[in-house]
Amino acid sequence: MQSLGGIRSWPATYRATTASMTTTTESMRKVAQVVTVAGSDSGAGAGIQADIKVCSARGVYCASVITAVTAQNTHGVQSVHLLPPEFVSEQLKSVLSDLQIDVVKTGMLPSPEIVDVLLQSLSEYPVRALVVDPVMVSTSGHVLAGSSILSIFRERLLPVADIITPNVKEAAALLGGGVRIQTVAQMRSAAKSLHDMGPRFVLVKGGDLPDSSDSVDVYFDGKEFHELHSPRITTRNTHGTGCTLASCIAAELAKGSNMLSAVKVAKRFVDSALNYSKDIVIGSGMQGPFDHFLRLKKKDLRQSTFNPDDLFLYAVTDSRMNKKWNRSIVDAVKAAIEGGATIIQLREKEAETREFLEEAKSCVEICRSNGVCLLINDRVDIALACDADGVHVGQSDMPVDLVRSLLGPDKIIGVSCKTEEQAHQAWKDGADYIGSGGVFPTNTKANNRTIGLDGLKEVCKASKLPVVAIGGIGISNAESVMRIDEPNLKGVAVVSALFDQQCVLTQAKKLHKTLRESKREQQ
Ligand SMILES: Cc1ncc(COP(=O)(O)OP(=O)(O)O)c(N)n1
Ligand SMILES: Cc1nc(C(=O)O)sc1CCOP(=O)(O)O
Ligand SMILES: [Mg+2]
Repeated sequence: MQSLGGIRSWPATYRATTASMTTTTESMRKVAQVVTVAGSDSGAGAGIQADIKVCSARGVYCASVITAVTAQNTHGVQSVHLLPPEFVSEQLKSVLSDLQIDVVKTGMLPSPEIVDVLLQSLSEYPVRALVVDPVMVSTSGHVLAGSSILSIFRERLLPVADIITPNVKEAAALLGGGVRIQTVAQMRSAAKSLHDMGPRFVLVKGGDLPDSSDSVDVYFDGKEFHELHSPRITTRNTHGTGCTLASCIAAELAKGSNMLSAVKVAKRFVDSALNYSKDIVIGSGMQGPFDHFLRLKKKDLRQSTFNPDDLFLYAVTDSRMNKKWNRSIVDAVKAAIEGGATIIQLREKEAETREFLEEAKSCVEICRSNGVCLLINDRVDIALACDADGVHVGQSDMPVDLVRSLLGPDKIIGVSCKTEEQAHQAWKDGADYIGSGGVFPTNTKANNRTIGLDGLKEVCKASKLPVVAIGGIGISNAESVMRIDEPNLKGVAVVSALFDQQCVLTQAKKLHKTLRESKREQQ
């Protein structure tokens, strides 16, 4: 198998197959395809069932090779039946000899013999990437793959994996020798040692770490570490998070993402699904499943795509600043995302429509591949034409109810509010969030009325919607904004603090750190 940048190039077998298909026409489309090699979960929260849901939610076709059938529900695993290795081999052959599989994702591999047939199949039918989720124990504590599996994992599976995604317990088991992983520093060291066993990338998941307010995962590419933070979500509905993360990585790789983007998108996907599903009730046990399609909460379908936590670090672009610092909008957006921006708004007051549309399309692509929403300021036409995630409007722009009727139920709409009345109206009109300011004086927007921290507090208290603060906010005063301690104040929106700066990446990182620290202090 040959390496090409992020993941491998198309195997010769795929090219040969498509070339020989008698029905191939110019208009036929290649569909990104994953096969999951895992166990069936009768409760459908994890395993094969979760994998198929994730891939479908991410627009990727998912075939399935079943290694074991579990009798399982929200209380735990009642029974496990292993499939004979020969039959797993038959399934692998059926799928890999026919479908044009891009990525193989593994979950429960319950016996060394099953790992052996998988490795045999991979050598006969090479694929672009192998994602290994080294499942060993279920959420409820049931052993799904015992210690007999460890030597074949270490010696034969890990060396051919593109990425492995162990949690801290699985990482410790793979490393052996009584290794304990209880801190982020120990996760880093474990990621490095696991990388030495052969996989090209390692993601050690820290969801089970004791005493941390954030959920921190450590990603290692052999040279650099990345710490991926997300807020810890309190819910019983966490069954299947590991399968979901690994399958989402596989789906993004199948679509052509590089590994780091795939991992970031997958982490955000899991966070959004957990957050959205935190109060749904399925089953009577303590390991509830979550909703991969963000659709089961019927009460308000419209809010399904919007995660209010995305307002945490809201980057608003400015054409004058980009010109001044001689950078394109696209470069500005890339740097902001890399530095930790959790949502982007293109506020290009002076741009020509045609040029703006082209830039907006490029930004949509970048944001989508990073799992970050992109909104357009004022211009509903541009948002529609580039299929942005939504629009931000002010009190003198197009009214929110009209924007909603034009954009439809799934897009995100933000509206600027300086008063309690405006906040009530925003809710009635169908907005998703409120931008409230100017919290401090600003040079970015002419003649802007400053409402101060007290004004912001009033709007937050009056609003049923999540709020993002805006106006004159930067590293030096962001903490004072978050300290007003209103539960629906989700973050800060900034223009000059990121974009009227020499290095957008550095400023975004610093501001993200400041916001994280102030959030931690409040918890
Ligand atoms: C997040 C956010 N909040 C407020 C605004 C201001 O919008 P508006 O009042 O329409 O002013 P302009 O940005 O159009 O000058 C915003 N853009 N973003
Ligand atoms: C676009 C905008 N809207 C505001 C409002 O009060 O609604 S203040 C503002 C400008 C924010 O820029 P900076 O972060 O550079 O101060
Ligand atoms: Mg406006």
